Amino acid sequence: MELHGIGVGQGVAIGPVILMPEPLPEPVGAQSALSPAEEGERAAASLAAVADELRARGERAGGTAQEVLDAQALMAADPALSDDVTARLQTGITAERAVFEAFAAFRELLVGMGGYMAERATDLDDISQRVIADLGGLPAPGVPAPDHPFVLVARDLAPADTALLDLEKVLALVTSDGGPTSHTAILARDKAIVAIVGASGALALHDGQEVIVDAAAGRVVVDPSADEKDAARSAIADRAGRAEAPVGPGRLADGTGLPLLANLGSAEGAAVAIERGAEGVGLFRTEFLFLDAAMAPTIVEQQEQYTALLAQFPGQKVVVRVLDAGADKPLPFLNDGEEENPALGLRGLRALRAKEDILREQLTALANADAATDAEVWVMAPMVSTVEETRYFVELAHELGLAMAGVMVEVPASALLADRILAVADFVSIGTNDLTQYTLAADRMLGSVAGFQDPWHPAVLKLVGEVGAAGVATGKPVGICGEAAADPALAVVLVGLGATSLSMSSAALGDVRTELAGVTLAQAKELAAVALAADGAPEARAAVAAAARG
Ligand SMILES: C=C(OP(=O)(O)O)C(=O)O
Ligand SMILES: [Mg+2]
Repeated sequence: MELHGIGVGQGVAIGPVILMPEPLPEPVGAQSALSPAEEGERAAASLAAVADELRARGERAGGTAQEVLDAQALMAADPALSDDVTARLQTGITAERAVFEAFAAFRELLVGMGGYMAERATDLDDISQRVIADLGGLPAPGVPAPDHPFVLVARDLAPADTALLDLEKVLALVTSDGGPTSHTAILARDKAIVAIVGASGALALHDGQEVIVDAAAGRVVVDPSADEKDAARSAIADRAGRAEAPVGPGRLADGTGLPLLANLGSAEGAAVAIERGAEGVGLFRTEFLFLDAAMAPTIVEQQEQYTALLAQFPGQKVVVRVLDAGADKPLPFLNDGEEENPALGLRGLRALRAKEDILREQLTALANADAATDAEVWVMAPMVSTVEETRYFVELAHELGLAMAGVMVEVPASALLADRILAVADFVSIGTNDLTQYTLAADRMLGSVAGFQDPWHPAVLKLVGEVGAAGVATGKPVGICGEAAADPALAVVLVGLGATSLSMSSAALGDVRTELAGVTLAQAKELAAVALAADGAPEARAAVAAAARG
């Protein structure tokens, strides 16, 4: 049997499935058939079991993970909490309900304290879910942590879950929901996890079932034959061999330099990017640093994080994007209103402008980190749709001491007026993920419309061409930092449309470098014309493949 979805990257993996448990529903406030004392014993036993399990997991993990898990174990064993559970049981409710209520009350207390304490609220939610699961004899929620490597199968993952995946254990990730540019997919690409998203039917798989996950083919082979397993193992070995190939700067066959940069979400990814030959950073997604934060990070906290990254790129360009909060990456301190359509709401620069203090603090922290290091810092704003917004951001960044200020082109309006945007901005960078979402009117989070989320669509390419032409006319840089740059054949087309640099997850650098080295600028322009003349995305892909074969 096979399942089909959208592959992230080109990797292959093989291993046993483990399904991510669904989150538990809130326990109902029903009266228990047991006495308060009996329910009290159940609650105490489950609290102790969860504390023991967390400590044991910490011992196995070691390092920072052990510190975090030990602190969680202490929370589970907190006498104030168990006293509160006992008090609530006196009204005759179940242990599940009493645990739920006691943890919720404690959570509110922590959030009220603010700062570090407030950030522990999510840890508390996790423990509460674990205890309630234990009481019902159900598997613990959250990413499973077995002792062996596995293929994680889930409906979708929260960005925080994806960011914390243990790469020693998670061989591959398969989700039934989510499109190719959802943040689950982006983080998977960033961490070089073999992944397939939008694989409908994946939730019918069961624990222990063996699968081959072939991201390049977008295919999950269930219960593979011996031959299929041999072929998968040799594909894994081939790919490992290619990753060892020597690296150099991005260059076309005619010698035209085409800098290849890395997309990063934290300073930790820098070493791998440098090892794979990244010539700098084309997109540093700062919001990934603060996904769990209940409060806005301070200038000092931010400065530390930015300095840690910049210090690793002396003399090289690092394009930092200010917080892109909203839609699929809400940050509680920037997005506090309910929105029907968050992708069309107060997102990116719009949200920052509504809380200008946070934007000013971020730019100040960046300017300080810039002054403290030798990297060449460029700063840009996400989700910009007007020339007026561009002028606002560029003037503010210059005022706060950042010399190179630009905007992302992610909305068709900005692409169509790129000449006027570039008259104001020092540079632009095209975010093809959002540009595709907004051009095709297809939510990048929805598996059901993932087929529309294809940057090969000639309408998207036409908009990229508008921006490329504006770059040539103004002599200003036009980067690409969406996932499209990581597709080797599409990268050639984007260069033909006028991109002057490409930024991608480190895992894709090798494949894109090799592809670019095989074409001249004139050939890239011809292939771009072929793609633009197609009726749709599949036709553009096929026509370019045929033309490239000659
Ligand atoms: C690079 C982009 O930004 P993000 O994926 O973080 O929204 C994009 O939209 O292409
Ligand atoms: Mg975007």
